[in-house]
Amino acid sequence: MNDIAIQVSGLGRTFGEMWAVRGLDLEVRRGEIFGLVGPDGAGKTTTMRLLTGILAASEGTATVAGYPIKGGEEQIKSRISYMSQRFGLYGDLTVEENLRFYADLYEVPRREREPQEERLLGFSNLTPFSKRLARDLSGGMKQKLGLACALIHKPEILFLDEPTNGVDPVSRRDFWRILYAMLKEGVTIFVSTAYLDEAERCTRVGLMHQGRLIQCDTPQKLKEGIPGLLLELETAQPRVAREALTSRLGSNRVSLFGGKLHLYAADEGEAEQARTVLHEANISILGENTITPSLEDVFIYQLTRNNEEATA
Ligand SMILES: Nc1ncnc2c1ncn2[C@@H]1O[C@H](COP(=O)(O)OP(=O)(O)OP(=O)(O)O)[C@@H](O)[C@H]1O
Repeated sequence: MNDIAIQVSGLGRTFGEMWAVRGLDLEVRRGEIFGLVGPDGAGKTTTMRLLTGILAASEGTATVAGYPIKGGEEQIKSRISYMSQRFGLYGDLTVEENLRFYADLYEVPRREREPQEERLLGFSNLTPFSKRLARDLSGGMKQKLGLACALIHKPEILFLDEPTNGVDPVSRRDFWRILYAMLKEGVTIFVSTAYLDEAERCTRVGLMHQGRLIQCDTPQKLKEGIPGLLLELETAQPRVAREALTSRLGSNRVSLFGGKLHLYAADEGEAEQARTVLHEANISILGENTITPSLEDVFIYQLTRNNEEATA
């Protein structure tokens, strides 16, 4: 067994004339938790479906758990789990019946079932609800049960497509606790998420946009990749201030976070230029801090830059 869980080379998929994913190169090591982020329609689900053997590639190659996605589908299926956005729980089965159903489906040996079921129910805080029908669970509980079902056969690699979408913060925290426990046991996790605080918890993050992977690194390195200074500015008219700064410095330099402006300046000279722009527009700066970029800052900066490059 080598150290690489997923190896992707030039992978792409078209739908009609459109490339949903194009030229994807990626490597995920065993024991990593890799996060895929990107706006709606970026190609995250298509990537998951290509890697899990649900969709055939239009170009490129990939290996998953050491087997090629073309030709190794059966070997891959027995070594992975895929929790899609529409993961199939059976509403008229109870929590424990759902788990048992997936244990049957994956042919989990009888002697392993009970301890594995108990462990997963315990992990997900679902033990008190084991007799409840799945349709009567809250959204967060349903997602945790889905995860428990996906883990029943101890997969080597777990693929999760936006698993915590719409889930309350407490259940999200539970969900991530389970993921970390699985990681400790050596499971490799490939997860797409719309929540950037979740992406922060990944060992590496890939940023997808319009079918392409535009950035891929550790959260720390991605943040260091933003050049210059990031300033947080407080003004009484944040929108007007944004307009003024955008027209002089370019749109990938300024974004609004709540009521505050985040401004990327290449150096102190440019920061001073920004202050002058606001002064000339009669906008007073009520507060200014130099801050460390969050992944959200990185995300907005890189997407805007990518859009500008595409239209240049
Ligand atoms: N079966 C399909 N037929 C036609 N177009 C498709 C199909 N599946 C995906 N697409 C298109 O491919 C592009 C990428 O979609 P994909 O679902 O992979 O994006 P995503 O990043 O997962 O977004 P979301 O989070 O909204 O699902 C989109 O433009 C989408 O409309």
